[in-house]
Amino acid sequence: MNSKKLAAEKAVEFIEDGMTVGLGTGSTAYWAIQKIGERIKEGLSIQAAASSVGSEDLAKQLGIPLIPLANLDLIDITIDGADEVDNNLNLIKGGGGALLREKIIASNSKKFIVIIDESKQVDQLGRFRLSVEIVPFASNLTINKLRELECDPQVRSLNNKPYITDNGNLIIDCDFGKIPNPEALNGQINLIPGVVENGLFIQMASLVVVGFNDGAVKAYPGQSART
Ligand SMILES: O=C(CO)[C@H](O)[C@H](O)COP(=O)(O)O
Repeated sequence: MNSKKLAAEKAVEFIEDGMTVGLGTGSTAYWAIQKIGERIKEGLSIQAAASSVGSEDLAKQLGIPLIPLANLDLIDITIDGADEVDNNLNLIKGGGGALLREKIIASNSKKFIVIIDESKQVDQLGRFRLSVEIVPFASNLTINKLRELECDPQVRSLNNKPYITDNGNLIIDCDFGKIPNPEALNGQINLIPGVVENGLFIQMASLVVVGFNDGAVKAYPGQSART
């Protein structure tokens, strides 16, 4: 049973004609984009905003109409994956390196639906390294500041070169261990000059849809639920 696909397809049921839809990034969001493509072929009329070049390319292949990002106003629904979801529905995202665009799109969405398989559920965030996007200028200085937070910062690499985000920045993966106060840590990290954004998504989820290996799907409403 593909639990990522189950969660993704459940979330796509919330999309209605005329909506502006934020497209997430990653292997779970992939299934949501595929399903949206199917629904477009069946007559669904929406416009979409992609959170990465990869998701934009996939949407184009599937015939999903894309709205130019500069024209974006309010988004009706965004559907995206996560690396971890805790009991308060706070998230760690950024495993795919798209956290900045994902956070901009999610925070401007009336409804932000998070889709995960059961392995992503944790009691407390911190099993997964936290991604921090930083500007390349004097990157060592910014990394030193992150190190002062005692998180063993590592520059993400791809093919033996630093990984560069869609925004031309670096990703630093930070191991904080268990994160007892994600809200405070989010503030501390984002106050460092040179940091663009980090992968903590605090009380942003309207709904978390979890797919289970036995075929079950459960949905948990978040505190930011507006509908
Ligand atoms: O935040 C993300 C990309 O920046 C992804 O949503 C997150 O990494 C989960 O990915 P996947 O669905 O492939 O496990």
